[in-house]
Amino acid sequence: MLKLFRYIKPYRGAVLLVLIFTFLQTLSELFLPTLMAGIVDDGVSQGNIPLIWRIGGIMVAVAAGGVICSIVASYMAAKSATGLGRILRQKVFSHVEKFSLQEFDRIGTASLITRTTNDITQVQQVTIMILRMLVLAPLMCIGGILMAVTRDPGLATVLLVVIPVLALAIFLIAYKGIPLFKVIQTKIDTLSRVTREGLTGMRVIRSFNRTTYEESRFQEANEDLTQTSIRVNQIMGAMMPVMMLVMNLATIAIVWFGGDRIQNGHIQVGDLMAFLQYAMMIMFSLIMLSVMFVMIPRAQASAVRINEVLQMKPDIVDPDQTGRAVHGKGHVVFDDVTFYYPGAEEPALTEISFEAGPGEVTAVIGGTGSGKSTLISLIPRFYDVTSGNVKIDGLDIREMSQEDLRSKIGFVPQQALLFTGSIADNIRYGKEDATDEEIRHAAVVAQADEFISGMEGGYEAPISQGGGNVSGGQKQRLSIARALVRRPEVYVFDDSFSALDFKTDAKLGAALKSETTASTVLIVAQRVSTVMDADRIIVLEEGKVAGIGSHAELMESCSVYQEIVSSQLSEEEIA
Ligand SMILES: Nc1ncnc2c1ncn2[C@@H]1O[C@H](COP(=O)(O)OP(=O)(O)OP(=O)(O)O)[C@@H](O)[C@H]1O
Repeated sequence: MLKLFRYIKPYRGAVLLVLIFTFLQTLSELFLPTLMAGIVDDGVSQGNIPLIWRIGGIMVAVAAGGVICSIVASYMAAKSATGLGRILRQKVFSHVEKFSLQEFDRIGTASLITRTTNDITQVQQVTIMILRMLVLAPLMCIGGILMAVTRDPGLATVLLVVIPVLALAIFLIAYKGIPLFKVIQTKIDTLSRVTREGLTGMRVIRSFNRTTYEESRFQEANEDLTQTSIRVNQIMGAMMPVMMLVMNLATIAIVWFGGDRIQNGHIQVGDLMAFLQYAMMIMFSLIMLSVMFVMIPRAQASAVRINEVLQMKPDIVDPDQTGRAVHGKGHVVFDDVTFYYPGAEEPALTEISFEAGPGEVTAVIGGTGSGKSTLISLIPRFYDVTSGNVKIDGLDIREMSQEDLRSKIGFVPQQALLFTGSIADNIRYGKEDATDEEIRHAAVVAQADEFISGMEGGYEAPISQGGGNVSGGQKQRLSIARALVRRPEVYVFDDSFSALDFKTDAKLGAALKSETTASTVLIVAQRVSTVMDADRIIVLEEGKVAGIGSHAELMESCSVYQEIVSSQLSEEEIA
C-alpha cells in the first residue's frame, strides 16, 4: 500500500494539517481528565466555587479547541484520501488503456473493472482511517499510560493485566478474519464477471431460454460472496463485545482497587475519576489500533491488486526513437511473418509474405479459424509479430509511434461497436474535427445515409448502449462510415460486410472504390462475391498462404480457392 501512497503527493499540505490537528486534538483530550480531577479534588470537595468556574471555563475552551481540531483533521483526511482515490482511478484507467489485447486477456475485463472501482474505494477508505488514527491512537495510548501512571502508579498495575488480554483478543480475531478479506475481493471479481456476461449477453440468454440458468449462476456467485462476507462479519462482530467485556471488567477492577486506595488515603476521588478516563482512553486507542490492523490487510489485498495492474508493462510500447517512413503512402508489406498467440503451441500465422499498395484492393479469404482476423490485427499492432516484420511505407511498424501508425489506418472490426451518443458522434469518433458535411459524405458512401435520414432526429438520433437500437447491418455501416471519415492511408475491413444483403454489399463496394482510389484497402471476407474484383486475393489455410493472385489466376492455380468458390456457388444455387 505504501507504493500507492506516493500518489498522495499533491495532497502533502493537507496530510501535514491532518497530522498537526490530530496531534492538537489528542493533547486536548489528554488534558481534560486532569482538569476534571482538579475540579473534583480542589473545587467540589473544598467548596471552592470560583475555582470550579475557572477550571470549568478552561475545560470548555479546551474541549471546544479539541472539537475544532477534530473537524479540521477529519475534513483534511477525507480530502486527501478521496483525492488519492481519484488519482489512482485515473492512473489505473489510463494505464489499462495502453494494454495490448494480451494483457486484457490475462487479467480479464471484469477484474479490471473491480480493481478500478471497488479495490480503489477500499484503499481510499482505509487511507482516511490511517490518516486519522496514525497519530491519534499511539499518542492517546502512550499519553494515557503516562498520565494514568502519574495519577497513581499503584493502580496502574491493573493496566498491566488488561492491556495484554486486550491485545491477545485482537490478535486472535485478526488472525482468523484477515485471510478472508483476500477471498472476498476475488469473489467480487467472479460476481462482476457473471453480472457482466448476464447483462451483455441478454439476447443470447433469452433466445436460448437460459434465463433461469443465468439466474442460478448469478445466485451461486452472489451466495458465495454473501457467505464469505457473513463469515468475516461474524468474526469481526465478535471483536466489539469481547473488547467491551474486557473494558467493563477493567472498569470494575479499577473502581474496586481505587476505592481501597481512596480509603487508605493514597489517592483522592478526582484522581480515581481521571484514572478511569485515562484507562478508557488507553483501551479505546487499542481498539482503534486493532480496527486499523484489521482494515489495513483488507486494503492491502486491494492495493496488491491495484499495483499488479499499475506495474504490468504493456507488451506493445513505442520505440525510444521513431523512424521515418521511406517512401509511399500506405504501402503495406508483410515480410515472412510468423505469429504465435501467447502460450499457443501452434502458430496462428506461418511465414506470410505479401505486399498491398495504395490504389489496390487486397482481399483475404479462407475458412473459419484460418487466421484472417489475426493477420490484419497485426497491422495496427494489436499484437506484435513473433518473427518477420510488417512494414508500412518501408518502415517496420515497431519503429513508429503507435499513434502515428494508427492515424494511418481506418479499422473496421469484425464486430461493429458503437458508443452511447448520437449517430454523428459515433462517426466523428474517426476524426474529431470532422465537419457535418464530411460526416454526411462518409455516411453516404457507407450506404448509411438513407436509414439515418429515416430515423427520428437523423444524424442527431441517439445510439443506445452498445448500439442496441440499430440493426447489425446498420451498425456495420456506421462503423464503416467511422473509418471512412478519417480518410486514412490504409483501410482494414475485417469481415465488415457480413451482415449486409447482397444488394447493399454490391452498392457499398462500388461506392468504396471511388472513395479509396488513393488508399491501400485490405478486406477480410467470407463471401467470394465481395472479393472477386480485388486486385489481389490472399487465400489462407491453417495460418499459411495457400495462394495469392487475382480471382482468375486463383481459379486456375489454387485448389483451396476453387473449393471455396464452388462451395459458395452451390450454396447460393441451393438457396
Ligand atoms: N486471442 C486469442 N488467443 C489465442 N488464440 C487465438 C486468439 N484469437 C484467435 N486465436 C486462434 O487463432 C486462430 C486464427 O483465428 P482468427 O480469428 O484469426 O481466424 P479467422 O480466420 O479470422 O476466423 P473467422 O473467419 O471465424 O473470424 C484460431 O485457431 C483461433 O483459435
